[in-house]
Amino acid sequence: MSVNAYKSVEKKWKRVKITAADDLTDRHGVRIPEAAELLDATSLTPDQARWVVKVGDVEICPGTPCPIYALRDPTGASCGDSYVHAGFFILPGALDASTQRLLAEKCLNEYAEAPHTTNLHPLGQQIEGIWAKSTACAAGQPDPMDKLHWAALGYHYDWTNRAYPREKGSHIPKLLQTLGVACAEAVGLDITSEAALVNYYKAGSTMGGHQDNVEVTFDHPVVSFSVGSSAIFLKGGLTKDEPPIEILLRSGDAIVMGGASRLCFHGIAKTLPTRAIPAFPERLPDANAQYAPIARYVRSNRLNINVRQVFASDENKSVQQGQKGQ
Ligand SMILES: O=C(O)CCC(=O)C(=O)O
Ligand SMILES: [Fe+2]
Repeated sequence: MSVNAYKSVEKKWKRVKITAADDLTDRHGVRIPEAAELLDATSLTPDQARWVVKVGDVEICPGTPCPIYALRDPTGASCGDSYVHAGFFILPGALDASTQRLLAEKCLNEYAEAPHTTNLHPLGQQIEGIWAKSTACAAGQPDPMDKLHWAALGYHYDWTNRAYPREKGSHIPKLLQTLGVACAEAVGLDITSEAALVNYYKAGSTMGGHQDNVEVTFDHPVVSFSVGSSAIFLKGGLTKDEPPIEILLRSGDAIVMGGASRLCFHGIAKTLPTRAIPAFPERLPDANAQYAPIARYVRSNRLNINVRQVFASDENKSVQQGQKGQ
C-alpha cells in the first residue's frame, strides 16, 4: 500500500526519539537529519528565505513587535488566492512572556473548568479543580492531568451529532477574543471569536493530520497560539498527497490559517519537551506560589489555544436581531 506524502512525514517524526528532539541535535550537537527541512521562522536557511517571506510587522502584545511571515511557491511561480499556502501566516514570538504565563495559568486553572467542557465531560468524568488536584497529587499516584486532552470554550462542538448547537456552550474569555482578532487583523483577515479549543499535549504526543472542517463557515481564519514546549507543526495541502511543510512552533508563536489554507491538512508531528523556555525560567523574581508547578508543567507539555468563527457573520447578525426582537 502506498503511503501518502503527509503520512510519510508523520512517520518520520514518530521515529525520532524525544530525547533527541528536545533541541533537535544528536549527542554530538549536530542537527538530526530528520530536521533538515524544518522551518524555524527565527532562523531561516538561505533557501527558505526565498519562499518564506516577511510581509509585515505587528505588536499583538503592546511593546513586543513581531514579524509576519507568509509562504510563497519555492519555484518562483506566482501565488494567487488559490495557492495552496495562501492565507497561512506565522507570527513568531507574537505573545510576550507575561501573556504566555497568563495563558498557561488560565489553560490550567480556568479553561478546563465549568462552564467550559473537556474531553472528560461526555463521559461524565470532568474533574473539578483538575490542576489543583494534579499539583496536590502525591508521587506515584495517578495524575488527573494525564486524562485531559482538550477543553472547549464558546460554542462546543457536538461530536455525536456533528454540529455546533447554538443554544449550548460557554463564554469566550475576553483575552482569547482580543488575541484572535488582533492576529487575524494583522494579516488582513477578520474573525469573531466564537469557539476556542485548548489542546493539552504531553512530551512526544502528536495530533494526526486533519482538516478543520466542522464549522458552518470557512470564510474566517483559525488563529492558533502555542504555549510551553515546542512542537513540529505540519502544514499540508487540500489532500494528503501534498507533502507538508514542517514548522517549528515555540512558546509565544501564533499562526493564522485563513483563505486557501483554511481547509488544509495540518497536525502536530511531535511535541518536544523543552527545558529552556524564555517566558518560563526556573526562577522568576516576584512569582507567586502558583508559578513553579506551571513552569514545570510547560517544560514537558505543550498548550495550544486556537480560536475560530463558527457561523457566518450575516447569520450572526440575524440571530442577534431575532433575539433583540424577542
Ligand atoms: O496544536 C496545534 O498547533 C494544532 C491544533 C489543531 O490543529 C486543532 O486543534 O484543530
Ligand atoms: Fe486543526
